[in-house]
Amino acid sequence: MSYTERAPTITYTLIAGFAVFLLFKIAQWVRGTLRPKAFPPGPPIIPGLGNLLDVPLHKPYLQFHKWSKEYGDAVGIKAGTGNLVILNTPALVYELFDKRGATCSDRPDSYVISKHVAYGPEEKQIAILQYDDYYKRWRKALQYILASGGVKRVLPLLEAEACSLTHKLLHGGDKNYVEHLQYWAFAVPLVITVGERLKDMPPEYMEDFFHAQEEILKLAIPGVAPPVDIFPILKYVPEFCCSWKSHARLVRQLIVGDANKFLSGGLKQFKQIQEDPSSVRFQSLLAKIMLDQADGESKQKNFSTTELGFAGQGMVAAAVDTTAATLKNLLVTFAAYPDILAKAQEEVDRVGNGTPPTSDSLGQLTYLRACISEILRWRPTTPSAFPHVLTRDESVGGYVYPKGTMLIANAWTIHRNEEEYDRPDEFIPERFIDNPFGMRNVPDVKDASRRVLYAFGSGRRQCPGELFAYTTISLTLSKLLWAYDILPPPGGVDISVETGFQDGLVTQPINPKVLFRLRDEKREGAVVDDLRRSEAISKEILGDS
Ligand code: HEM
Repeated sequence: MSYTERAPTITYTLIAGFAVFLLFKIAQWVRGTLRPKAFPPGPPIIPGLGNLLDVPLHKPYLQFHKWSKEYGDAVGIKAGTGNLVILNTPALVYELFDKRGATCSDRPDSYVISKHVAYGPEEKQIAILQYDDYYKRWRKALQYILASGGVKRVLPLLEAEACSLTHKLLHGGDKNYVEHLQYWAFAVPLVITVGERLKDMPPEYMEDFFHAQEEILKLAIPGVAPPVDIFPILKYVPEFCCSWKSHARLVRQLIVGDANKFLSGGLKQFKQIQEDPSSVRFQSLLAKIMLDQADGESKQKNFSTTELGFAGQGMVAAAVDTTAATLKNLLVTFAAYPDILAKAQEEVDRVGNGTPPTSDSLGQLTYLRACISEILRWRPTTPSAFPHVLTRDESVGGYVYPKGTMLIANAWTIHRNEEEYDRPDEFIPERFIDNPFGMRNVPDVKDASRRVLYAFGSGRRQCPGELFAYTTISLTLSKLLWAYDILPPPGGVDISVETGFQDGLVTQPINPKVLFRLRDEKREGAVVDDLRRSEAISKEILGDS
């Protein structure tokens, strides 16, 4: 048979082969979207889609809450071929996140981030690292500034930023209050991570950081970001047909820019300390690591400069939006509840005794602390925390959780259990005064399975910045409430979760606007003096760089 006679046969064979391959792939996909055997119960699936049409793109935690009532403690969802289980009780979170932490502490891989944004082998950010030895080294390194000794060490720097925010709101400064608050939220983790004061930086320093945050969030939000992890075939769509690849390139430029800036901040402090160790009394996280590495103190492989820059960027990014959102949530709530605000002000006045409270009196701010716990319970800033991923099959309560399953600790639902909390849908800080857990009954103190709050996640990946966040927020609030009344703007504030709060990775008010009114003229001088005093201390600690 000549070649021309054989050609159609070869073509038909190739087409048939491709069709069989395609059918096989489709069948494999459809099978992957079915519920695995003994998977926790959940809404019925559509073969080929799983529950993709059931998971709302907006405020999914509200739907998760409805499902918890219908399907129980663990709700199994098929996100295409992926498995997702929503954990609705502290006992289940403890069983998986804590007791089985060794196999339940990975993070989901995001194709867009790992292949298009931070794809260099050393471009790693702690919050999305897999749970391995490298991750553990970073987690340990963070203790230097985030464990209680570390937080104590950085208190004067936190106080200086708290005073600076309070001072900026004088004389109608509250018109730009959101901008000032963002500045505060960035300045605090920046100084402890790299040793730079934001006030010494050009305006672009902060603008670039928030630009990067905004753009990376767009890449992470389902519905805005391409669902490449669910439909991997989308990877192959050419760039001229989809905008996300160029968007990811922009995000990369911004993140790399930030990582480089943070690295040079750390390096600057490192060199300053090497030249004259007595010139600086506080070593930032990055400078401390560099000094230890230079001394040969670390027995492990040194972190490279790229690793240091990216870790610094990731650490600051993890702190900024969460802290800013929590403070905004509380301020609009104070504006909505003047009686609660008055109680908190009575406490800061008593503690301050004629001047703004200082970091020395943090331990006496019991009611203010209760307000912070209550806002994190009532409007948890990260209502679904961040997902953990299983590295092997696990069985709990007769159900099987296959390897690779994504797990969500459903803080929203756990914080609203009517059997545990009185009137869980109301904002009542007193519940945390009456009982350290904010619940009707104190759980058995020997029962390690119960956390006070789930807003900071749980297990080996639980937020390392919890103590830091409480400290910086209560210190700042104590000064703000001492100086100002917090009033709703004309038109009022909207504290309904459905209409008043934004969608996204962090929950925060759609309109965070509130008015700050100086409580009386005499307080202005004290605010100015407080700033002067705290600035002098902060300058002494950081040295004149
Ligand atoms: C009120 C403020 C904050 C909230 C609500 C919050 C919440 C969270 C949550 C839910 C997680 C994931 C936990 C998990 O996977 O189980 C997390 C991780 C993390 N947070 Fe926070 N956070 C806050 C403030 C901070 C601050 C101030 C810092 C640092 C100064 C920080 C640093 C981190 C880091 C580095 C991670 C990644 C930990 C890991 O993956 O192992 N956070 N945070």
